[in-house]
Amino acid sequence: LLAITASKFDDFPTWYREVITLSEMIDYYDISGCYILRPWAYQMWEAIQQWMDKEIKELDVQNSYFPLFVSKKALEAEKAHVEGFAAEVAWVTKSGEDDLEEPIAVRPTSETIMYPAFSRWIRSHRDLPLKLNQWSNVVRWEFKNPTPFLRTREFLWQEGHTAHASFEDADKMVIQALELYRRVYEELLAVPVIMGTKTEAEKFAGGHKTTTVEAYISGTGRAIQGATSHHLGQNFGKMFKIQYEDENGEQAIPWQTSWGLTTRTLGVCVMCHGDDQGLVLPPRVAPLQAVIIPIVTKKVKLETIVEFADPIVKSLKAAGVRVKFDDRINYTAGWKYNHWEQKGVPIRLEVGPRDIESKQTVMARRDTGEKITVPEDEITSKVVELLETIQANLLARLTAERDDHFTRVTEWEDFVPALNRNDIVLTPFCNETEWEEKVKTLSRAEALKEGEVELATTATSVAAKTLCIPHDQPDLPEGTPCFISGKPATCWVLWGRSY
Ligand SMILES: O=C1CCCN[C@@H]1CCCn1cnc2cc(F)c(Cl)cc2c1=O
Ligand SMILES: [Mg+2]
Repeated sequence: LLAITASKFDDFPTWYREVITLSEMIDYYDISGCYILRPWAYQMWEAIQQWMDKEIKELDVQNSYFPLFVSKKALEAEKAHVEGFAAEVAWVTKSGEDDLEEPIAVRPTSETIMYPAFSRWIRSHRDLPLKLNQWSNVVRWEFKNPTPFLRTREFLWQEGHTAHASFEDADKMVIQALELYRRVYEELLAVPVIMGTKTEAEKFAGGHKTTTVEAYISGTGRAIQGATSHHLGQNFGKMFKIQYEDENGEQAIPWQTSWGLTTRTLGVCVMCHGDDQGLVLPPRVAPLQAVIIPIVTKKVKLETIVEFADPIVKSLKAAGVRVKFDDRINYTAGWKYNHWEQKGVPIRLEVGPRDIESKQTVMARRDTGEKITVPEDEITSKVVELLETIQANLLARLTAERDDHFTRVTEWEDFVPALNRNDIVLTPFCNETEWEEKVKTLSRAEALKEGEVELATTATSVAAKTLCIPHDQPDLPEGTPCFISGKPATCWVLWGRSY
């Protein structure tokens, strides 16, 4: 496969698969749900990691590393914690030909691995706050259709786990982590997100409160959870007997948080910004930000172009730009244009005979396709400026697209039509779980009746579910009726078809 054959808005699943392979982000693997993260993808993950790692250290969170394996006893310390997840736990049962005494689980998340240690380490209020983070992989043997980055049986993530002396301190940590996630999406990936709190039905059952950043995927009109930050209350403290002597000499249980962001970020970035030529990378996470393509003709040899381009490459590198001069002689300029467009490189600099003569280059922007001619001595400053312009333009473009598909609905009959327009929908809501379930069933039934199909390939339902209760709440006049139950609404809640 050399070119992208599917159109993003015509056959999204095929388009996504072609884009992530032709851009050399992903290669396939002989175990279902597992994929190879090639350098082009891994370098994007490293950019996210490096940015986040600096930020969490500024929040006085320390990195550590806990074992990959968890004993059955520890994993099942609290039946409630595992039930519902049991089917996705991967177990090691043998070494060589011999059975292990006890089966050992591969971590699906690290609460049951970390918190017995927390219980040993936290004895006094002086041991608080304890704030740890771990960069690692986790394994969850999901059975729904696997999709690279979005739903994989192994993925990379960071998981933050903290313990505090008060509910409020934990709550502050939850919001600090959520704010970091918003910034990863908006400042690095140029993807706007909505911060909110999950409803009781959608939250992490082991916790007190789950907060989330929700992204909108323009190509499919679906929403996706970008990352999550939980206030765990004292639930895990009780579960793992984590207690300490407080300042009054009393025994107390700490208030905990946990928060995670995964390689799903890369999939969201691809889906949101990609187009029918391939990836469109935000400069802040692009492994290459500029590529220089020589146009060799009979009149002008490659050496002459190298002579002209060398100082430009040096100057761009000195300015901190990730740049490459593609001097391969076995590919035409046209082939290279297509290749680097598929890989989403933000800026292409063309250097041909005319450019040598006029001491200039032609810059092509990947986000708009626009071309500008720049004199040799302005190239570096123009590239640096243009990268910022592209980053801002990508965020602005997606924000406009998301806002175009963000509607408020106060009457039930307007709800499914809005979903069918690929909108995410904000409604006044009584926030009672039974009514949340009812909206799920009714919206699915109505959509199917109107001929909406549930794509078997991506196993995505046409039912609407709550995405979050946005922290940014519009005014809700006293007595406003819930759009489905007619009861007094207690909040505005955001609904959408999601991954
Ligand atoms: O979402 C996060 C952020 C980072 C740290 N963890 C929390 C909660 C994770 C929920 N969750 C998610 N998936 C799980 C899968 C499992 F197999 C088992 Cl045993 C447990 C869980 C589970 O608790
Ligand atoms: Mg899961």
